[in-house]
Amino acid sequence: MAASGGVDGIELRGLRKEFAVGSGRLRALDGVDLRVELGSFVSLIGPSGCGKSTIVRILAGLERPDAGTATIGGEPADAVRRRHGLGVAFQDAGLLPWRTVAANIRLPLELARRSPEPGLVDGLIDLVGLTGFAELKPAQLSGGMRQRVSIARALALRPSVMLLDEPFGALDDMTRRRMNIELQRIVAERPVTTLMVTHGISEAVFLSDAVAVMSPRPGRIVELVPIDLPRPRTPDLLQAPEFHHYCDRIAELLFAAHPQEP
Ligand SMILES: Nc1ncnc2c1ncn2[C@@H]1O[C@H](COP(=O)(O)OP(=O)(O)OP(=O)(O)O)[C@@H](O)[C@H]1O
Repeated sequence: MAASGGVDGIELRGLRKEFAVGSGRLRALDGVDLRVELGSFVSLIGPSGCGKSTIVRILAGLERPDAGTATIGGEPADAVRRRHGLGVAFQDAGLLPWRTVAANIRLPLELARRSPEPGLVDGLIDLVGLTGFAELKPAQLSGGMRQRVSIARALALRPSVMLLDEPFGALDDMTRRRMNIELQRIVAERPVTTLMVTHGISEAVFLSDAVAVMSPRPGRIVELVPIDLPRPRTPDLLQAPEFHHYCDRIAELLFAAHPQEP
């Protein structure tokens, strides 16, 4: 347990968030409770607009909740962000087009005014499978390669927590599957507590130790489904009955929560 009494991983307690819309208020989140154990990989899945990105933005310190707490290792998420303890990657890889792969990965270190230990950037480039591409610019890369750079950049400051918001949402199916296997390998080699937003049920089951299923807006977690499948998970798992059992269970929860949008 962390010194201040929270859990070691991510803990969300009673999160509520409202946005001003016109003259009214839109309640995006209400009573979100979630625990992501230290070192585990949890996916957040739910109907469109249920507040998944809002949760990520609160954890990343980009939004403040109206009620409740978001802590990492017992510390307010905002404080963890300020000391660069968080790595974040979004659907849009958000790379600077004029910088090379290596220079994009180095960026968080520069912003944090830290000089990279020798070999750190090259090590990250190898880790995400981009050996030999260090001097290319983002326009010269495929979508999957750009997401690899984005993940390497998220890991540059050796964060305790990585937040991924639909990292593979813009990729074609084949590339996405390949990236799922790659992401599993990356977090096995470089363990980091990870919360990933996704719309993909099979992606969530394949990668996660647990899948948090959300209700429609105002979002809350309706169930945390532990995924008890051995690792490393390989593509044959996609055919296995136990894999489909988990996918069906999650689809059922999503459908029960939001029958109009299966
Ligand atoms: N800055 C904002 N101002 C007003 N409303 C907002 C703002 N940010 C989010 N919302 C609203 O809050 C709700 C939750 O948005 P959010 O982006 O978190 O949902 P989501 O589950 O990530 O959606 P999707 O799956 O479609 O990406 C939506 O109705 C959205 O329109």
